[in-house]
Amino acid sequence: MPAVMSATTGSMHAENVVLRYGKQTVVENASIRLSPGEITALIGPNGSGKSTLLRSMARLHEHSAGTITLTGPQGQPREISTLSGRDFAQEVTLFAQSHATPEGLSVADIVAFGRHPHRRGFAGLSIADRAAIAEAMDLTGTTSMSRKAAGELSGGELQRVWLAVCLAQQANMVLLDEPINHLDLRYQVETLDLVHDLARDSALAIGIVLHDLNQAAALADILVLMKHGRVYATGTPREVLTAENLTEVYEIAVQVHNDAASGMLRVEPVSRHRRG
Ligand SMILES: Nc1ncnc2c1ncn2[C@@H]1O[C@H](COP(=O)(O)OP(=O)(O)OP(=O)(O)O)[C@@H](O)[C@H]1O
Repeated sequence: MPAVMSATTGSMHAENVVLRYGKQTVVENASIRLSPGEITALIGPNGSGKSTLLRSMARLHEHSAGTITLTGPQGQPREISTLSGRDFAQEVTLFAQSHATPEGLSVADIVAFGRHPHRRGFAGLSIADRAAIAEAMDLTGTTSMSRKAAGELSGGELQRVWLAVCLAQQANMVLLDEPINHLDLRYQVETLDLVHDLARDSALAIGIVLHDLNQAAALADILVLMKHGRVYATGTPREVLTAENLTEVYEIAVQVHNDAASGMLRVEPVSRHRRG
């Protein structure tokens, strides 16, 4: 079992959340629950509010209405805005899409950022910090680049480094915004396998934004399908990924079938140019 497992696990519940940019409401009355050991994937068209909702759960976008609470194993639900920054960062980590690249810093130094919520003052890295960093780098395939400067890395390599920062944080809840964008085939599969293991072996609660519906179907326990800032459907992949739901939400003809060989659900948009 990976050491990224935390001592306790908890859940997060966003209920009837409203999110705005200025006067424009972009998420309306959205509810989503992240539970230990479970993968919840947010899916939906561009601009439907997935990232904004995920960012609100990471406290990077303030909710105008509704509640977002964290609940420990035996604890009472606590509104996330009432937690100290340090306590929150020990519970929740976010992998986001855009980062400024700290060009001159080494990969090992960057991954060490993930230990910030666990460190006191200017003390050096503890044995536990070093172990968490080493494991996060091992899990993300970044160990061999630990001495390289961030400015020397490709987009996909850098993306894996940011994922390592999240894992080094050893939070109970992992929020991932399109973590496999820019990754090659091998690292797409390895990253999704890692997400699966974090939920199953370490009982972490995972919220992940994915665009590929087949990957979402294969990975997630629960899908949250969004349309125009509202949750259109929530449930298991089989409940949510129906041709009817997808045609309505994506506004394109979609077929859904069971792949006989793998037993997996397969979603196929119907192209106007499909050749017979
Ligand atoms: N910084 C911003 N300022 C104003 N409006 C924004 C901002 N960021 C996003 N929006 C708007 O909020 C809405 C939701 O955007 P969001 O990025 O959450 O959608 P998404 O479902 O994650 O989209 P995508 O799949 O394209 O990443 C969109 O209408 C978008 O134009």
